[in-house]
Amino acid sequence: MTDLADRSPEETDLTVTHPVEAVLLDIEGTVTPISLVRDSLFPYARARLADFVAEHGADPAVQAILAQTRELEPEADPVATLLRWSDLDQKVTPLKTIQGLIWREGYAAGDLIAQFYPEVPEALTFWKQEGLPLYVYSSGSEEAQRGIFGHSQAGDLVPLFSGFYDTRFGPKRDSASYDAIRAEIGLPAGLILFLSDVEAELDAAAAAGFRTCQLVREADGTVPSTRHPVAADLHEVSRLFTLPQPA
Ligand SMILES: CSCCC(=O)C(=O)COP(=O)(O)O
Ligand SMILES: [Mg+2]
Repeated sequence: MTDLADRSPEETDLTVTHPVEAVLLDIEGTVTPISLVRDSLFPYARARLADFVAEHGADPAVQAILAQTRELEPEADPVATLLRWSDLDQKVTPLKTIQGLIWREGYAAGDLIAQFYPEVPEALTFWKQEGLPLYVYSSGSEEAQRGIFGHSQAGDLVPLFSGFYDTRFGPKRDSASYDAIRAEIGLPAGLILFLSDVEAELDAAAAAGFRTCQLVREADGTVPSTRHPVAADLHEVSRLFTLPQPA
């Protein structure tokens, strides 16, 4: 393995010669229904946003969010900007950061529960038990990622993961983001499998040399890709890529 770490995918076609050695997962539409984020998490954060800023305005983390918001939209009130970004589902770091903080309170208050697709907790647990390192790359902040995986229907899934990557690594449709994540993971891109429902994200990951698979979730109405392998659930991913699966 180590001798491969210095080689580029062009030097050796890892997708043919080597099994997948790590999995990088998107969240919305891949391991959770889109409706969880669109109809539950986003409206919850939007409804709480102004009060949250009023209550936590002295907190340095909130001050930093407001300062970053003002930098991006200097003329506008930062709370109004955050609300507008929320309405437009903008993947902007200050919005994603404050959403993560609001959801943390929501989980702690028992207002929120994260319902993953049914096979997800068992499949991820099995992959991890069998020695496959797991990582997350989502537009949701690291805090939000820890929150959602920490409050699944099967309990706390956070210990299954070796790293959480968010918009601080760049936009998900930009191949440079995957280069940065690959460098953090420390494996050749050709040994890392990226799972997402969004074809443009898979295209960006593939351009960076990752292996890719699209999750086509019937409930989300995902349009199947013609450029990437497709799977209906994580069990099918296991079969397609010869990953560990329960007997
Ligand atoms: C951490 S759950 C909320 C996900 C989120 O905020 C979002 O914008 C969806 O992003 P993803 O990259 O998971 O599709
Ligand atoms: Mg997604």
